[in-house]
Amino acid sequence: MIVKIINKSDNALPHYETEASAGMDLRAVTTEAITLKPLERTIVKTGLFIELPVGIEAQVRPRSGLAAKHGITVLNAPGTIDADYRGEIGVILVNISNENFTIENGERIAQLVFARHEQAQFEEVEVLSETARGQGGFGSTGKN
Ligand SMILES: O=c1ccn([C@H]2C[C@H](O)[C@@H](COP(=O)(O)OP(=O)(O)OP(=O)(O)O)O2)c(=O)[nH]1
Repeated sequence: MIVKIINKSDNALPHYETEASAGMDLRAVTTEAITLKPLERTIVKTGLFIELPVGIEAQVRPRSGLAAKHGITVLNAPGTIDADYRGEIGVILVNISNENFTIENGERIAQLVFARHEQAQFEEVEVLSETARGQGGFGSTGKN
């Protein structure tokens, strides 16, 4: 799949680190280091602008290392990049640790995963089909 991209950052284009990686790392673009206090959030720029084929979305997902080691995650994970979006990709990072965390320019902050999606048309009805689950949800099948 070809995705058009404008790269206004000083970083190389995002790329897959290994042969079968699902995600490409996104790097922060910032003139000065950003320090996130506990529970603080910010939108980090990437300098990247993409044009996705219709029917493809890009998901902005956390990096597990940042989450596990520092409590840094993508607040709206997975962030959705729509195929008709032409703005800069931003990453909403939040610090859910008890310590400050500093993001340097060029640091890998999140990853981008491309996915196919459907658009649905609603068919409004009065009754839905019966199933074994019925209206059970939110833990209705037990704890374990
Ligand atoms: O993590 C994200 C999420 C979204 N976007 C951009 C691309 C996306 O196509 C657009 C709108 O995102 P979304 O639909 O999630 O935002 P909204 O809050 O519903 O805003 P809008 O009213 O602009 O749709 O913002 C990002 O750059 N990063």
